[in-house]
Amino acid sequence: MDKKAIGVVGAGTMGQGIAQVLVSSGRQVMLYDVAEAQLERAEDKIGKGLARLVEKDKLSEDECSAALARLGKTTSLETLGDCEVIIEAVPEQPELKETLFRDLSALNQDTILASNTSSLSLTRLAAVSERPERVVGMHFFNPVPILKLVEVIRAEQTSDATVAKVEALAEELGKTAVAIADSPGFAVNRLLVPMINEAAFLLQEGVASAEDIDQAMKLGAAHPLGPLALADLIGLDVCLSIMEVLQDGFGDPKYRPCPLLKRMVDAGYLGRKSGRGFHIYE
Ligand SMILES: NC(=O)c1ccc[n+]([C@@H]2O[C@H](COP(=O)([O-])OP(=O)(O)OC[C@H]3O[C@@H](n4cnc5c(N)ncnc54)[C@H](O)[C@@H]3O)[C@@H](O)[C@H]2O)c1
Repeated sequence: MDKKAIGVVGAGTMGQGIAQVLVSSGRQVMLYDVAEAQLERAEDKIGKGLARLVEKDKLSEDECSAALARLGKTTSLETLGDCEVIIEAVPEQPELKETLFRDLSALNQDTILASNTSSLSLTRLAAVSERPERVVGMHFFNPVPILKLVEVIRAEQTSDATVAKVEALAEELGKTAVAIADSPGFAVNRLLVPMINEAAFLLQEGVASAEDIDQAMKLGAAHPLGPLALADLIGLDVCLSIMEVLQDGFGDPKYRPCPLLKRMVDAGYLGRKSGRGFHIYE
């Protein structure tokens, strides 16, 4: 029997990656966005992503065409009514996600609603939904086709059956799921972003140059990328907002955002996407 379709809400960076791994693993996908043009861009990006897999001999031409044929696009929320799971990847704005979860939970009582939020409380999202036990976090990492982890985040209200279902889906996509309780920053960002913040303190205090801080962690701790280069890749604004979530969530001064990080965000030095962060990009 054919597996049921998966809905993806939000066709940006993460929605595109999630939709790509779903269609290439054999799932029908209904990709929803408010912007028609964004859906076209997403289809194009997904096509290019799949074509790269063909170039690398990881997918045949036929498999590539079949995967693309499994991608549906829509600007009508009702079209997602038959999906087994809906994975939400809209911008990180609490009101936006809460409205969506309220609307999505009214579509079909059996659908599991998973959010790809990096930092918001799943328990709060579950609370606005009609079936809170079917709400869960599925936190993918960027770039989704490459990175193998999915943090499966259990809200206070999430049922065991919901967790089991999304863990099985992650495995179906070739990912490894780790179970995480609903806690600020979950696990990866709570470990990673304070390290980046501390690297910014090292730079601010003149302990070492940006190049040497990155070199130190590459050679001394076998990190593939130094913390400041990684911050530039993630976006300094994203790093700052995660520090603020940790600081608000725990009320612990150890999560104080580095003043240098704040100043750089104020100046518009956001990392690779703005051409300048801790390092300069051409
Ligand atoms: N970018 C990352 O590295 C990363 C990593 C992990 C998790 N996340 C999380 O994933 C989510 C999405 O991030 P992103 O970087 O893909 O964002 P993005 O800005 O690239 O894409 C968001 C998409 O949502 C669409 N959208 C806006 N309002 C909508 C609505 N009401 N309904 C449907 N679609 C709507 C936009 O048109 C856009 O296509 C966020 O919660 C973010 O925290 C991002």
